[in-house]
Amino acid sequence: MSSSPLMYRNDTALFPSPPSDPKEQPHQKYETVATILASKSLPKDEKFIWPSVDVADALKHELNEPVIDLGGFIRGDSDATARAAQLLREGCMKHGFFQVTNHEVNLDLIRAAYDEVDIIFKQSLEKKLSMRTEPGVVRGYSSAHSHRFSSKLPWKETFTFYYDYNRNDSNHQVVEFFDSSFGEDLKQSGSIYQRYCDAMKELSLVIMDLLSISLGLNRSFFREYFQDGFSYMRLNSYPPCNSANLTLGTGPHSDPNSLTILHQDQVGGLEVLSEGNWKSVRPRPDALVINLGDTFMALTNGIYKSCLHRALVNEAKERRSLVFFVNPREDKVVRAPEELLANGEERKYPDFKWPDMFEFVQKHYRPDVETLPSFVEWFNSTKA
Ligand SMILES: C=C1C[C@]23C[C@H]1CC[C@H]2[C@]1(C)CCC[C@@](C)(C(=O)O)[C@H]1[C@@H]3C(=O)O
Ligand SMILES: O=C(O)CCC(=O)C(=O)O
Ligand SMILES: [Fe+2]
Repeated sequence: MSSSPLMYRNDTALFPSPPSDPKEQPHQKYETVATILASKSLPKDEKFIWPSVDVADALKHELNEPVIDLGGFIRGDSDATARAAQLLREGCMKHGFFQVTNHEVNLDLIRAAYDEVDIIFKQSLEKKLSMRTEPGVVRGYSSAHSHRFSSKLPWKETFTFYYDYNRNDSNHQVVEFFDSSFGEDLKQSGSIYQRYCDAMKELSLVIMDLLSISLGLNRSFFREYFQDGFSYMRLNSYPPCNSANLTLGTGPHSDPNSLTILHQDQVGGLEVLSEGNWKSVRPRPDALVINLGDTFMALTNGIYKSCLHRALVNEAKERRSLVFFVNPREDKVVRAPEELLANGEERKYPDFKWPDMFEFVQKHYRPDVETLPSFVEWFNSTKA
């Protein structure tokens, strides 16, 4: 690991963050943070305490938006498709968020995915640390992102792995990753997440069809763009915390990627910024949450918004979520199609590729509610 710290522009965070004790090794810092998370008790030092503006208004309002029933659209019913496209358009223009039911992802598979979350995070710290993320890479285990940030640490453990749309099912890429990382111990986890990611890929392309229709584009427009994409699958575990109102599981941000398909367990804690207020998303076991990300906002020239959201932690219960982040293939240019430019309108964003955004959020900027404008400024001054 390099010893030269790299400053994030919008944070006091360092990359890698400096050890509090110069003799402390990186794995010791991880152990300290993991022990804090497991203790359920917020320490007096300020690392986990978030500014009041970020934690404000928790659980004050509930988001009350129609959930989109995908059943009719998937069956090819034209009235149901028109209704679904209209609801989707409204949600994406307003806050870049909607929920879907009848999505054809098996609910038993979702339940099984949570059982594996429990198994993975209950492994010994030593085992988890053997899979810890390396700087500049999102794959692997992270405890409060303490290897990257030194302040506003998120009260969570995450485990992330890749899913490449170009490798067909017979390649069993997720199974292979779990086998090579954990050996026999987590064989079942690998096969469950392989099936989960296969289902997410299918659903992401169905949603791309509906997004294309809702924007008046050829139905296959976004399917063709994303069908050879590359996703990250992330498992989140938010342990209980005795001072849950002072910290956050995930701070206010938009996802830098294109589309996110999220399932939260029944504890609740996901909030969306809508019409200037934080609104909680009531958990539904049968619904999947869809967030548009910054890259998709750029692809629509800003017609559709990226969703601003955050995740609270609970005083008493662990909260878990399953998150599938969709990206285009690395050589695809992110550029809004002509059809989305109103008469003579200029493109609001420079042409870029996903690896540009990825570099920005891994090396220069910690994702927050200003990621896209900050990215554009950085890109124009360094890459354009
Ligand atoms: C490219 C990525 C960076 C993050 C993981 C993927 C997609 C979403 C990003 C993230 C989840 C947005 C919130 C902040 C973040 C630091 C986190 O809390 O995990 C982000 C991820 C990351 O940088 O690892
Ligand atoms: O856990 C959640 O509900 C939200 C997580 C999230 O926003 C993220 O991982 O990007
Ligand atoms: Fe997010």
